[in-house]
Amino acid sequence: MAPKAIIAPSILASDFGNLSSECSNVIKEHGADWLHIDIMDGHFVPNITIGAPVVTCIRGSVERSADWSKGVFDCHMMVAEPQKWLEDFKKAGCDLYCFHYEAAVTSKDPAVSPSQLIKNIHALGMKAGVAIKPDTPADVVYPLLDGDVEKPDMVLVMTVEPGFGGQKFQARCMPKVAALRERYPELDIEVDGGLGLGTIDQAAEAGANVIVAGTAVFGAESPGEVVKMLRGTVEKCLSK
Ligand SMILES: O=C(CO)[C@@H](O)[C@H](O)COP(=O)(O)O
Ligand SMILES: [Fe+2]
Repeated sequence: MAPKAIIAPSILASDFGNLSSECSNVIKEHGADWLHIDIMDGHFVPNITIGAPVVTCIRGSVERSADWSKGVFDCHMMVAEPQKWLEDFKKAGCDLYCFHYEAAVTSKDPAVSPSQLIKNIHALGMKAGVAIKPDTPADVVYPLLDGDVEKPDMVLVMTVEPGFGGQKFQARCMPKVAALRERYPELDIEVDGGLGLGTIDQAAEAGANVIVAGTAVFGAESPGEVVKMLRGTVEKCLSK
């Protein structure tokens, strides 16, 4: 199936004092598709955010549509031991569990490989994403996407060093997006970090279709206008 434009605001830039309503409004009122939920453990990245109990709370006010087009909880797991949190996040309402390739290959648990993690994620009924940091080459995910192994449903190409919102978009990551799009025309390719009206052209032209935007959406005077413009740019590039 041809990829669709998916706008996934990062809730890291929302008002955590009103988290449930922020999450529900960004979808229902401002027209976003998914929620990008950044999970940081203070080990894989030098910052901590939220855990499964908070995800459970927001799940109470945001439903996922049956066709997975709206309200998908896209959990970006910036954690050193991705295998450790699978059941907790499934129970909390995670739909797409996106682990970092770098964490999986250096995990303390020798039984955990990226392909085993993908199998375990699928066995729990979640979709699987694999994220790569700016310095990790795109070709590390090729063996996961080729051949007979269980494949990831999405690849996340980080456009900042993971750990903090509000950083500057790194255009040097765009050739990785372009290489992935050329090789995998139907793959969901997500970009994350510094995306907004000034950088969306580069990401969309390279072939990204899942756009994470935290500051650009939650910090906007008219979040709905920003969501609409991001979507318009991605749709224009996808239809070329
Ligand atoms: O994963 C991360 C940061 O580690 C991101 O999801 C950011 O939180 C996106 O925020 P903006 O750069 O869009 O403000
Ligand atoms: Fe993220």
